[in-house]
Order: sequence, then C-alpha cells, then structure tokens
Amino acid sequence: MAQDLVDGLLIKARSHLPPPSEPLGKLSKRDRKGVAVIKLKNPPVNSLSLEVLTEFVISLEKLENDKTFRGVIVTSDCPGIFSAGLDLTEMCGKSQAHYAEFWRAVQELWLRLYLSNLVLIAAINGVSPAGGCLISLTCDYRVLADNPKYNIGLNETLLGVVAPSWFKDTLVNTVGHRTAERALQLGLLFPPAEALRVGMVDQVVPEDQVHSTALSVMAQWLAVPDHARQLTKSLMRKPTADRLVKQRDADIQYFLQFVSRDSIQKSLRMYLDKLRQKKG
Ligand SMILES: CCCCCCCCCCC/C=C/C(=O)SCCNC(=O)CCNC(=O)[C@H](O)C(C)(C)COP(=O)(O)OP(=O)(O)OC[C@H]1O[C@@H](n2cnc3c(N)ncnc32)[C@H](O)[C@@H]1OP(=O)(O)O
Repeated sequence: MAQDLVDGLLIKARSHLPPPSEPLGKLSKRDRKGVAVIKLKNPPVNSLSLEVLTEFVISLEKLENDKTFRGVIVTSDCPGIFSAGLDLTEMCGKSQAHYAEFWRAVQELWLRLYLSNLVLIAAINGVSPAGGCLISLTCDYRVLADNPKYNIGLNETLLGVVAPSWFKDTLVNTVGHRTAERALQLGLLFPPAEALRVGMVDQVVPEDQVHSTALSVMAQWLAVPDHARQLTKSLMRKPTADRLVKQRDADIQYFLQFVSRDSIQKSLRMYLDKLRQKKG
C-alpha cells in the first residue's frame, strides 16, 4: 500500500498546540521506506509566522540529519489552503529587530528547502499565494489539486510590495523569464489549468489523488541514486542560492528599509483590513 511508505511530521504553531509537554514538531520513526510528510498546520490559513518558519526549519534539519529519510512530501492540514504565505502581521507595526529576525527566518527556510538533499514533493491541496507558492517552488516537483479555487502564484505586487530577487529567481528557474516577468508584475494567481500550462506546477490531479500521486512521483525520484541526484540538484540550484548567501545581511537591511516605509506599512495594513472586512 502506498500509504505504508509515509511517515508523519506535523508542523504546528505553538498557540494551537495541546499541552506544552508535547514536542512542537512530531517526528515518528515508524517509517521504513524513508519518506516523511510535512503537514503545515497553522489554522486558519497556514500563514507563515516566525514560529512556523522556525519550526519548519528545525523539522527539515532533523529529517536531513536522519539518514533513514530520503524524501519529504510537503502538504497542508488546513482544508482548502496550502498556505496563505508570509504572516502579514509579522510585517506590520513591529520593531526593526523583529523584522530582521523574521526576514532571517524566511531566508533560512528558503535556503534549507531550495538546497535540500532530500527529494521534496509539494502536494498542493489548497490555495497557495506568495510565500505559500514560494514553498512549493522550492520543491523538486509540484502536484496541484484540480479545484478552481486553488490559485497559485506570487501576488506580492497586489499587496503593494515586491517579491525579493530570490523569490523572483526561484520563479524564473521554474517557469522561465518571460512568464515570470508577466506573472510577477501583474501579481498573477493561476488557477490549476493555467498553472500547469505555464509550468508553475508539474501535474494537476483530482483532489482525492494528490497524496497518492505525490507518493508515486516520489517513488520515481527515489529510484535515482541519491548521490547523483543530489549533486545534479546542487549544480542546478547552488548558483541561485549563493546569490542570497553572499548578501544575506544586505538583503535583511534592504527588507528593513522597505518594510519600515510608511507607504509600505499603509499598504500592508490596508490589505489586512480588506481581508478582515471580507467576512463582515
Ligand atoms: C526592491 C526590493 C525590495 C524587496 C524587499 C522585500 C519586500 C517585502 C516582501 C514581502 C513578500 C511577501 C510574501 C507574502 O507571502 S505576503 C502574504 C500574501 N498572501 C496573500 O495575499 C493571501 C492573503 N489571504 C487570502 O487571500 C485569504 O485569506 C485566503 C484565500 C488564503 C483564505 O481565504 P479565507 O476566506 O478562507 O480566509 P480569510 O481571508 O477570512 O482569512 C482568515 C483569517 O486569516 C487572516 N489572514 C489571511 N491571510 C493572512 C496572511 N498572509 N497573514 C496573516 N493573516 C492572514 C485573515 O486576515 C483572517 O483573519 P481574521 O480571522 O482575524 O479576520
């Protein structure tokens, strides 16, 4: 059975955790076949808070260091939402020190995912804007559920902010320069068929087949000897990652200057207010 291949690892935000005695990320070692599942669970929308980013990195590090694991399926535990992207409340009305810590955590997660030695397959079972899309773009393969609500893309410009160069590079490396340029400037969120057409995802399947498809794809990738696949991945990705590694502090300073501007704070607040007012 395909499910027998899978081990479970749940990332939760501390505020949603049961008793503090339980570990934040649960890493079970029952699996024998070396495939783990990281399920993002930060209700209601799987926003990537500082805490979730940190926990994600720790979980990945554990998996990287545990040689029984060769692949990870990244998916969501929140119905209909893969991830709403970076937690906007982390970028609004906070101190410079907080912004710096938050941005370093975003960088760290991107670097860990993008350069991971593990095979990463995104099983995208929900809408996936901005940072949510970025997570999936760092994976080696993307399977998207065929639901017209499950848009995916880097929509930063629609919030009045700019996708940083390494977000842009990740998209360019996936869909090519022209598609990325248009998608980034317009802040396009692609419905499944369009996402497949432009190469933002590799496969679109019925919603109830996302997980099993991700497992089948994983088996195909794991059939390749690790050392050869890992070196090839590094050849393809390291030059892009190195551009950030060489200027991480400058990138943080850039972010600080940008996000502290009154005009950017105003845009982010207005966007958050719009989201909140949607209900009422
Ligand atoms: C020159 C170069 C310089 C570069 C310097 C860097 C510049 C900055 C770079 C910043 C990069 C940003 C990356 C990001 O990821 S920004 C986040 C983008 N995300 C979005 O646009 C998605 C927003 N959310 C939605 O569209 C919907 O919430 C969604 C479709 C995901 C779900 O809809 P649903 O109807 O189910 O849920 P609600 O909208 O009612 O939301 C429920 C509550 O969750 C809150 N929420 C939603 N998204 C976020 C978020 N990203 N962060 C924080 N909070 C979020 C929403 O407000 C609701 O809250 P309340 O319950 O309190 O009302």
